[in-house]
Amino acid sequence: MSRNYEDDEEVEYEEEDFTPTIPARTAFRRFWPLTRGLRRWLILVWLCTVVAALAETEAILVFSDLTDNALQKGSLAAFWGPAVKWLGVAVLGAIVAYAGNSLAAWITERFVMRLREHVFDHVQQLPPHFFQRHRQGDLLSRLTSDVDAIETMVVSGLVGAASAAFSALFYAAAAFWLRWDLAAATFVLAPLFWLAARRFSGSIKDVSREGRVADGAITSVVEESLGNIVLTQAYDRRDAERRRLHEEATAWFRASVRSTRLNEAYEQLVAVIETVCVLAVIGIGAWEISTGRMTLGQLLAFAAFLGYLYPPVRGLAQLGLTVTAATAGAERLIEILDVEPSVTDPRHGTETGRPDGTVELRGVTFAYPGADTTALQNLSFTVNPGELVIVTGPSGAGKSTVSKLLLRFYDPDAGEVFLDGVPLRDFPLARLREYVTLLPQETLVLHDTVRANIACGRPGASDQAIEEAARAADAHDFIVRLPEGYDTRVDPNSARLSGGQLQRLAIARAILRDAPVLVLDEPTTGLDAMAARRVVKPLRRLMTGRTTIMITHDLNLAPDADRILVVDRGRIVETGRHEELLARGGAYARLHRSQNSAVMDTGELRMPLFVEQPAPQPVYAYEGYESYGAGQTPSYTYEAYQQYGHDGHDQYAYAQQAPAPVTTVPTTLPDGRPLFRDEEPWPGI
Ligand SMILES: Nc1ncnc2c1ncn2[C@@H]1O[C@H](COP(=O)(O)OP(=O)(O)OP(=O)(O)O)[C@@H](O)[C@H]1O
Repeated sequence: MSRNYEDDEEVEYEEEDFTPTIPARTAFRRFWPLTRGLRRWLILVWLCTVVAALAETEAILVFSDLTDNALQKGSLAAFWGPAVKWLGVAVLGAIVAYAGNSLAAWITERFVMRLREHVFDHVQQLPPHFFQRHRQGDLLSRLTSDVDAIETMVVSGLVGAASAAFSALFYAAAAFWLRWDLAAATFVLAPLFWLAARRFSGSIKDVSREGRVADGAITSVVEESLGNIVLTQAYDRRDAERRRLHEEATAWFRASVRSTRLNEAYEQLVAVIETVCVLAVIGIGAWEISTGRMTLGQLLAFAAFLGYLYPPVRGLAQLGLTVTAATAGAERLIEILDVEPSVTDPRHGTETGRPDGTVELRGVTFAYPGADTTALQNLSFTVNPGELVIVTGPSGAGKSTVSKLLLRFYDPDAGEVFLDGVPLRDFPLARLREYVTLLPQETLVLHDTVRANIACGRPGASDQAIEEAARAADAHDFIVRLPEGYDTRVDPNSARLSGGQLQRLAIARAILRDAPVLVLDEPTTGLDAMAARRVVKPLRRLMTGRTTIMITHDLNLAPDADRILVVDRGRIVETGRHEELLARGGAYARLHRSQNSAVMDTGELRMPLFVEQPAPQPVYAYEGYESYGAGQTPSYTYEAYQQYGHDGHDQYAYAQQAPAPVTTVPTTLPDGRPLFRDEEPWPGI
């Protein structure tokens, strides 16, 4: 997750969240390359800044001239010349400042766009476990507000620093030219600004970091809570969710108030320092005027210079603080940018043309990054073109991991995965994912029209091809019944489509993609029996003529499979055809039997589905006694079933009922195995 920074740039790692603490210089250098192509415009902005500063300097000098020649002497004739000059300079300054600021905004927004796309592009290549380990809300906040922070550091910071530095330089030069002694007195006090900024910078960076983390946490809580709204409402978790938000919001509140307090304290301190400087100048000026070495016009012009000089000097110091605060955002982005994608495109990818679809795993061992145990252990199997192989086994056995390796979300730690004899890592990634299509467990829907959702299988597909794919997936009929047919918009939380319909959309997408190899991850999980049955036919159509690896607990399609691989703890423990494996009476047979007797395969919830059918409820019943006397117990029960006779009167049929059965909790399954036990998840292996 981290990266080596140069020795002179000390990088500390915070214990809590491992976000590296990075000096502003390093962060700046890291993002500076993204200004490529914008730099010449930056130079133009600087030039504008220089001209604008020069114009302002000239204006102040004209002001001094006006004071001494027009105001003090009361001469209107001496007014016109300098006035026209001042106006000219002001108009020039305004035009240049407008051009410079507009250009600066253009550069800034370009940079932000570029940076956001760069980070987004990087994030999209990251492996699945990255997203499991990072909260989505936090990632969102990094991609939005933290990106803006970098802009403050790299572009605005740079333009602002240059502009402030040039302005300060010109005003300082003009001040020295006017009265070097007064200027020197002023500059003696200038380091006070720098000291003040330095005093505050550490605290401001800390508080900015806290603010950014809290910002990410708030977005996460809101995002998670809205994503889980059904759970929140069904279990009345509103208070708990509110508390969660309150906790994060309190952290944000504290950071934000502290940040304002620090900035405000800094501002006020600087205002006091400025007053000290102005008083020093006025004091020296009064003494100089009293000795006749200075005119009032000169003093006023000098004071005006100070008015102009302080903002850029203060701006420079303030900029230091802004950049420091922005570094906190940079750290959070750099943390993401330093995460390497788990797989990369080969330098010289192999171009094989459309493969036949022979898939081979040879001695594959794999552990998820950071995991203690291996998910797959020396796994080997081959699937020939057009074959259907089912991979089954208990939960956590490593089945989905196989699919992740087949799509090359990860590379194996040992061994190799081949497609038509070529290692997957030799295929360009885009090509590989064109050849191997995944139908994942959760149906993935784009926030777009039904047509676009199918077409994303093959961008540019004709409407006719899309419709054919939808027909083959048995989706056409329900699509045309939607309000706007193929142009109906759907989204991931769409209530418009049922689980089975969404799955058929996904099948249509896969049919359109027309890849030689298919990986189906639990294609019927989450669907009820009817919906599952409805996707079987389209699934069969999809699988025809393609190498299919189906990962599933549902063994209804097992008799169709050319081979079944039973996986447990990352190893293949049984392999063969359905009948062979059933006849062998091993792990698969047990799995199959447990499924057919509707027993969960985890062993933890081995509850039989057979339950005693309750007797039909009588409308009313009364107990009858052979003889009616005190202390006697009923010997049988009459139940009266209400029937309606032809004449409209109730008729009652009486039946003698056997004594109520004694209810006992079963301790064994129908096949004699114990119902409750302490054991490994699945007994078959
Ligand atoms: N991102 C991850 N990081 C670390 N370990 C993981 C990760 N994903 C899965 N595992 C572990 O790898 C093992 C295999 O997981 P996998 O998802 O392949 O199982 P599975 O057989 O598909 O299970 P299920 O049938 O429940 O989907 C499990 O022990 C799981 O805990």
